[in-house]
Amino acid sequence: MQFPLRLGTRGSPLALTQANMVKSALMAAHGWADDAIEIVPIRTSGDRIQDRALADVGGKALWTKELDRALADGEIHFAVHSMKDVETIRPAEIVIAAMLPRADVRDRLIGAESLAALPEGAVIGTSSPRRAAQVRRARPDASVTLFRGNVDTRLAKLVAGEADATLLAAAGLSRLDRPDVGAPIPIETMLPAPAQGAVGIETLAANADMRAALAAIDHAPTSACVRIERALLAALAADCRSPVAALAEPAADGAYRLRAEILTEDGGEQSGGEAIVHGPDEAAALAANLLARASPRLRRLFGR
Ligand SMILES: NCc1[nH]cc(CCC(=O)O)c1CC(=O)O
Repeated sequence: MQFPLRLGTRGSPLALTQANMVKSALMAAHGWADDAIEIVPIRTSGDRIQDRALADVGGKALWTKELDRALADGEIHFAVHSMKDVETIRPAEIVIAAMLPRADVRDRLIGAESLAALPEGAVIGTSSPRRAAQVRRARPDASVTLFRGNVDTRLAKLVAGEADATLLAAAGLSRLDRPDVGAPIPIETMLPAPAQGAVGIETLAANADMRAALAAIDHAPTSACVRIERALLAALAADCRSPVAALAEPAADGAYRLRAEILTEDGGEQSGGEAIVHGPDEAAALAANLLARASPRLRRLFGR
């Protein structure tokens, strides 16, 4: 391998923190010195476009497009992503080579103790169709306003009074040294986004040396669970506009408990369920089950 290895990442504070976590893990696993890995921040379309919901302008690809190109061009050797932001269908030449141990998967509510404690008619700032739908389902009186930007930007908007409350992933808050901001929402109340809390590393399928170096830091249970959640997304043929929540967790005898939920954007209709699965191939059955029990309007949202 040619050192220094170039690690591509977005430039947001959370992305840089996660990039440094990956760098430290690789240094520890391989006994590499600090100068073995060079962090290369790359501005993505997702960082540039701040005034619209990504779902309306190109979806999750906007978080990875520039990093994918840098990988293909050999400008970087590997890329670090929040797995939640990585599209379900990836270019054939790119592989997810490793994931770090997953953090707290829950969302945190900032601005109230719980969804039930929100004032009547509360305004919630979020740009996530899943969070918007789940909040509207729990609190039909609430309304949702668009909140984009990095974690600090969103917290500042809340302080500025643009909304009564917002929702952020516990994982991001704790990685940014703000683990106590807001209150965690129980998984039973608000199932998280597929892959929430997981950091993944991609490289070129053709780069065998890099794949082997990254495999050394792969956290197998996290990889297994996130791949199951992503398989469910693929089976739903969901895009980032479709409200989907999913969580796989290790269960007894090497199996996994997969919980999932789909909703209409207004939260009016929902279909949820769970299954014990042994790998990504079995996630499609739960997707089919959710769709089979969904209302016609909800099925249509998923193109069925
Ligand atoms: N879409 C932005 C994004 N992507 C990953 C995280 C948090 C970290 C994670 O889930 O791993 C966040 C912010 C948030 O949802 O609060």
